[in-house]
Order: sequence, then structure tokens, then C-alpha cells
Amino acid sequence: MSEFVIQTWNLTKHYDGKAGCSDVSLQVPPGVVYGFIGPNGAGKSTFVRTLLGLIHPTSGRAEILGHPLKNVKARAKVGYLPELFRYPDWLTGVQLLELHADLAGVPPTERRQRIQNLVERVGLSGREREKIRRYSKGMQQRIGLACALISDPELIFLDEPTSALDPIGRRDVRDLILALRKEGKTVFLNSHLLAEVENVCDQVAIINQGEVVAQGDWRTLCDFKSEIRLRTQGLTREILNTMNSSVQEAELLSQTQEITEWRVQLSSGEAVPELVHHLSGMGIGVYEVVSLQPHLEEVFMHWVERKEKDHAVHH
Ligand SMILES: Nc1ncnc2c1ncn2[C@@H]1O[C@H](COP(=O)(O)OP(=O)(O)OP(=O)(O)O)[C@@H](O)[C@H]1O
Repeated sequence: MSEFVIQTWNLTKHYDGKAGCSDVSLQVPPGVVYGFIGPNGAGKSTFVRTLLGLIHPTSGRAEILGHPLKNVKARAKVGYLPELFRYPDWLTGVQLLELHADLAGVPPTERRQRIQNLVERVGLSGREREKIRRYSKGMQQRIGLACALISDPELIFLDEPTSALDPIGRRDVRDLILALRKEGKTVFLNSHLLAEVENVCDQVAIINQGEVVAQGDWRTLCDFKSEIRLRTQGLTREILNTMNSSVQEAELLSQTQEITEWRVQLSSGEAVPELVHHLSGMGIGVYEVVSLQPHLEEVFMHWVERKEKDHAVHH
């Protein structure tokens, strides 16, 4: 069996000759929260819908839970919250969950308890017997999450799961995702909300205009830049200037008597211990070294621009 929960080889879906997503090759290991990020129209939903067998790939290949697409065994272990959800609004929340439990083949003896647990888990306790017609958008998104989890799936696709939620709802979903990971589930999260991804994802793929421009552990993707905040005693700009092979940029943030605080941009992560060693050797007290990771937005723009440059070179 494949060591990956999702693996794709050049998976491509074109709509009328135009790319929805092109040549996407990904590996998602088990038990991670995997972020699939990209702007509106980048191809995120197309990719997920293709993996779920809802649309046919134009070319390429994929496996889910070690099985080819559309395999019934694999599908039974997959949960999905679609981006544009619409539920029969004449049903109550519980009725909708019962319907989904039936479709997912949940044993009748477990059904009641499972529904009750899920209602609590998604924060709808007390409202579950109301008609969905009366639910706000955020509540509909919550009931959708419960539907996605009803079969106790191993792999869960969440397509923009917090688009209708307020900040509290977003935090609830983040906590829910982290709890799912603790249970050993794999979560594939489509999002254009970078902060959301930054907070929960172990690994990410960045997609732009249908193509994956970078993928991997997101901390590794941040490695193009190494920036630190330094609190020292006695460090001056003159001293920093003598280290211009590793120090690319330095900004004095504050100064109180002997203590100076700097934001320093280095050529690489390896330059950090070198710098600290060097300063200590000169008798400069280093009180604090804090790594300043770039925000995901910056990481995203870096890789998108890099890919565009590559394209320009090759065409
Ligand atoms: N059924 C369709 N027929 C034709 N083109 C489509 C269809 N569905 C999507 N597309 C096109 O494919 C591209 C990718 O769309 P997709 O919905 O996959 O993007 P997305 O990254 O999920 O965007 P969003 O964040 O806005 O949901 C877009 O250019 C879109 O217009």
C-alpha cells in the first residue's frame, strides 16, 4: 500500500480546453493537515472535485488511500465539505445528518450517539432540531462540517470551511481541525485565507493559475529568507557592517542606554549561529535572538513570482 494518503501524477483537468488545474503532482502523508492555497480561481476546487471523482480528469493519475480514483472502498473513508453547499432546507439539522448517516452506511445502533456528538462538536447544540431554512450561513457551514464527518472518515477534504464564519467560528473550526489531526486523521484544506492555513497546516502546496508553484513543509518554503530580531549589549552599526558577508540588512529598532535591539536580515539560516558566535567572541552580550518568519502571504508571493520568472525564462 502507498505510504501516502493522496498521491497524484500530473493530474490535469481542462474545461473546454482551458485549464482548471494542470499537471498537479502531490504527495500527502497520513495524519497531517495539508493546506492547498491559492487565489480565487486558481484551481483548488477543481483539483479536489477531480480527486473525489465528481469530475473526470483530462489526463494524469491519482490514488486516494492507496486506491485509484472512484474506488468505492476508498470513498467510504473520505469526508467532504464542498465550498458551495446547499442543503435541503426543509429538513432539520438532525434530519440532514440522519440522511447523510444513511448514505454513509452508519450502523443504526451508532447513529444517534454519533449525531449527538457531532452536533456538539460543530457547536450547534440546542439548534439541531430547527429547520435548516432558519440557519444562518455560518450555521449551515457548521452542519456541513458535521455531514463531512458523519462516516468517521480517515481523510477529510474541507473546501474553504470558514468562508461564512465569524472569528469565533473560525477559531472553532481551527480547533476542530487540530483535534482531527490528533485522532490521526488527514485533513486536506483548500483555502485562500492564508492566516487560517498558517495556523493549522503542517504542509502546503501553493497553486496559481492551475499550476502548483511550490509544495512541502511550509517552514522549508519560508527558508528563502532568514530574518531575526536581536537584543544585545554593545552592538553598533559599525560592527554589523564588518559582517556584510552574512548580514544583508540591519535596522535599529530601539536603543536604551547600552541595550540595542535590531532587526537583521541574514543570507541564510546557517548564518544565525555564526553571527551569535562572532558577537560573543567580540564580548557583545546577546540577550535575545528571535526568528522572524515571513508571513504566509510573503511566502506565497515569493513562490508565485519565482514561478512566473521561470516561465518568462523558458518561453
Ligand atoms: N464547470 C466549469 N466550467 C468551466 N470552467 C470552470 C468550471 N469550474 C471552474 N472553472 C474554471 O477553472 C478555474 C479554476 O476554478 P476553481 O473553482 O477550481 O478555482 P478555486 O481555486 O477553487 O477558486 P475559488 O477560491 O474562487 O473557489 C477558473 O478559471 C474557473 O473559472
